[in-house]
Amino acid sequence: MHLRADHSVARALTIAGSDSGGGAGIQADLKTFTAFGVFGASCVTAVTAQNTRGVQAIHDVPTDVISRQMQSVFEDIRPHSIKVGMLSNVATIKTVARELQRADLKNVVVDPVMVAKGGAPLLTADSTDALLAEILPLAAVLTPNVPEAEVLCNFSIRTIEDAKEAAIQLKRRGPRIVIIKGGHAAWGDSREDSARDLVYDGRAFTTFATRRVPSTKTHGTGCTFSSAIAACLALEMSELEAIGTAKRYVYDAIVAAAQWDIGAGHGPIDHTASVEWRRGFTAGKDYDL
Ligand SMILES: Nc1ncnc2c1ncn2[C@@H]1O[C@H](COP(=O)(O)OP(=O)(O)OP(=O)(O)O)[C@@H](O)[C@H]1O
Ligand SMILES: Cc1ncc(COP(=O)(O)O)c(N)n1
Repeated sequence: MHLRADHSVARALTIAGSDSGGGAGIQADLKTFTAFGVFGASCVTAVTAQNTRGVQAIHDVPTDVISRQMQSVFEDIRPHSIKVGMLSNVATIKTVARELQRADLKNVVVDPVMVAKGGAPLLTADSTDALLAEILPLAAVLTPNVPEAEVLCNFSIRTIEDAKEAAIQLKRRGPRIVIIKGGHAAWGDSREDSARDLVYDGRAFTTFATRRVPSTKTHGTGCTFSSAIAACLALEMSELEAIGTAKRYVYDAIVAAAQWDIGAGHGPIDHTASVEWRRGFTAGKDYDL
């Protein structure tokens, strides 16, 4: 376990859906926290029957049970950071927002999960307004992929300029930092073989890229990225250090997964990849990790 400056153990909470296949959701988040030496607690918002081939069933956890899980963790475990993933529907969004407001924590990383890699919806179509109005103002870091940013902003993102405009619009909704993830597209990047994420802090655009790994074993990359950022914030890293470190960890976990063979569909990434601490980033620059 890693300690904070005051010698306390770093603690993080994930509020997300359970993935029975073990690659995404709560399972990916807890594995990621452990890889970073951070103690992980959880609040399950939905139970999915899922594997690498797709989502077979979803059971939404009743909102009073979601509230109670969050209260139980806040009362006793007192996390230093929170990752928010699958929220399923408007009632769950409102419940999670209410409990987060009460807890008043500053390190909340929001991954606005909408659709699983296989195409199954993980959020009802009428939830966008509630997500924008209730969850975004509570986020320190917001991590949409390109399709999610398109839904939240209601325009299509084809170039880096479109992505910058989306980041500016989403930042106005309240997050300290907006990251438009480039896992889904090579938008505006001169290197087609790179996966570049755009980071906006309200003043400057910073980008973080790695080589794009030509792999189908990328189930849970978004969950892992956001929980790695939450882990780094619990460890008192700056936001840019957290993002750079998380980005490199996801890349290493995708590369490591090439060695294994789990499931017949979109395989999971390897959370046992080692963590390398990345420091010394300056806002406004482009980084190749
Ligand atoms: N093939 C790849 N090679 C390298 N990096 C990748 C690849 N795919 C995704 N990434 C990186 O993984 C992180 C998560 O991005 P991605 O766009 O896949 O999120 P996501 O779509 O929300 O994930 P998920 O499908 O798990 O919800 C980003 O930092 C992205 O750049
Ligand atoms: C419970 C849960 N949360 C999030 C995702 C998104 O991950 P992916 O897009 O890789 O399927 C998922 N599939 N399941």
